[in-house]
Amino acid sequence: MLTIALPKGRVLEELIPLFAKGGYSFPSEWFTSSRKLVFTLPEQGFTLFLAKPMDVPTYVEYGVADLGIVGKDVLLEAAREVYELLDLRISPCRLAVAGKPGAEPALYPRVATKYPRIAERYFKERGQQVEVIFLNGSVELAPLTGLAERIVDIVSTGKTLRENGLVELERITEVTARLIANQVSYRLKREAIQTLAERLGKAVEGEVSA
Ligand SMILES: Nc1ncnc2c1ncn2[C@@H]1O[C@H](COP(=O)(O)OP(=O)(O)OP(=O)(O)O)[C@@H](O)[C@H]1O
Ligand SMILES: O=P(O)(O)OC[C@H]1O[C@H](OP(=O)(O)OP(=O)(O)O)[C@H](O)[C@@H]1O
Repeated sequence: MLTIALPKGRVLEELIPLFAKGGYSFPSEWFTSSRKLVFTLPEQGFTLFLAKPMDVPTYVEYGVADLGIVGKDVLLEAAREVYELLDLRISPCRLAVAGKPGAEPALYPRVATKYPRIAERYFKERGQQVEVIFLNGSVELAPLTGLAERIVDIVSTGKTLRENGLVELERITEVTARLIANQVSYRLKREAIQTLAERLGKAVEGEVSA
């Protein structure tokens, strides 16, 4: 039996059709119209549970889940000891630095973000001194209110930036969802994990499993 930690929210919606393509179908209403967090599927050999995206790497590092699915942004931010097995190529977006257009860069700017670790590392690598301010969401509000000059956040369509009069200034990295594994599970349950990874890999490539 494999235990898989799935992220609630956006990624989950795209995961259900990907799993179906890989030959693992489960009714999406299970996830959408219920408050249940754990689903056991004896026929498929899975237990699935639903966690907050940022918590998925924690469940996987501690071995409570053998596998997890999570955005690369979360993986970089969480910095947990897990193996990254597969790029699922779903939920594409990017991490970027954004701000008001044409603003003079301050010597020691404040940067608001849900991703403090990624932001610290990015500016440190560039030798830029910044003060990173952690926010839980609606990060675009920070430059509008004067809390920070810059933000580090996810950009997908660019609509949120546009509608708030902000512009993308620097691109940090491209982001897609990844399959991750607990390091011990990867050795002890190698066959089951590889079967799942191969099937999902084929689904990513557009080859539908029977
Ligand atoms: N606008 C977006 N378009 C595409 N993918 C996105 C977008 N925003 C986030 N993502 C990807 O989807 C993942 C989950 O995002 P989601 O919005 O479901 O949760 P969250 O807002 O990060 O978490 P929380 O529920 O804790 O607020 C992100 O980690 C990222 O990889
Ligand atoms: O480029 P876009 O297509 O507009 O998408 C980007 C927005 O999506 C995410 O926010 P989310 O909806 O998760 O809300 P949050 O700000 O509360 O995290 C992200 O933080 C951006 O705000």
